[in-house]
Amino acid sequence: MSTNVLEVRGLAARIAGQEVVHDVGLEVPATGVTAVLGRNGVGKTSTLRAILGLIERTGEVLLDGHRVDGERTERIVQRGVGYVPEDRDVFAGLTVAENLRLAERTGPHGTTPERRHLVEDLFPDLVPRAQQRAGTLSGGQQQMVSLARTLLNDNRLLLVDEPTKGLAPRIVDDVAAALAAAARTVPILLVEQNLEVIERLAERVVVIDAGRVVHTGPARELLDDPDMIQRLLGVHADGVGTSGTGTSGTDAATTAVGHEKEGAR
Ligand SMILES: Nc1ncnc2c1ncn2[C@@H]1O[C@H](COP(=O)(O)OP(=O)(O)OP(=O)(O)O)[C@@H](O)[C@H]1O
Repeated sequence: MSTNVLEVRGLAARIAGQEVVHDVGLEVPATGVTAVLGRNGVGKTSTLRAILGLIERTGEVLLDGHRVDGERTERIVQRGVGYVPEDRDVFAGLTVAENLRLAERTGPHGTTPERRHLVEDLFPDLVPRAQQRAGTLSGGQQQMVSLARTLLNDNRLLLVDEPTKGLAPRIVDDVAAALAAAARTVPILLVEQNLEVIERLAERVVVIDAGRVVHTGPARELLDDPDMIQRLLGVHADGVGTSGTGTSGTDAATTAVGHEKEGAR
């Protein structure tokens, strides 16, 4: 039996007939955070969507050693894959409680009272806001709702796309803390541009460039090597890989891959 919860081999994906992911192979072990990095537009989001079967794809996708690349999205989700999309996708007109209730599932990976308690423990800020419309929440709080929805179910794996994008540094910290807590309960494949968040959360990194995996390895190895960061991601890495503890706060310079791309090229 495979020890990886997810294995992807030779994944290619198309949007509107055009191939945007050419050859992605990656593995997600059964614990911890595996981060996907890369410059803007290299195919990170498309890789997650292809794994879920949301866009046309070829190649192999194995969940718990079982091929799922021939299956429809809803079947893959039923097998225990939670997705937190980049745009968060909360129902703005519904309350927080309604958003959460809509996410509850039955079946083998479904919601249990324990999962509801876990979500309350992980997201205490949402409890007093249960009757507030989700559209009136801050970006960070909406991110929490989106993450909470996936944690209500007993998922095998979470796919989380740029959860800190566009958030203020203090809120980035909150979201990172929630993700760290979530990662203690379920493995996460995380697309993230903020190298400090990577440093805090990820054990492993997969770097994608032009639709292909160009590097896989321990997060520490990448973060400790400014030349490698510059070469693979096109950013200067001052302030990353120097704290040693992996718990750097909001003071240190944030190094966001996409943001410095243009200037660094
Ligand atoms: N709906 C779409 N229609 C046409 N092309 C698309 C669409 N969505 C993405 N693409 C193209 O697919 C390629 C990969 O995009 P994708 O969003 O997967 O990259 P990404 O690495 O996640 O980028 P970012 O970091 O900017 O979110 C890009 O060239 C993009 O322009």
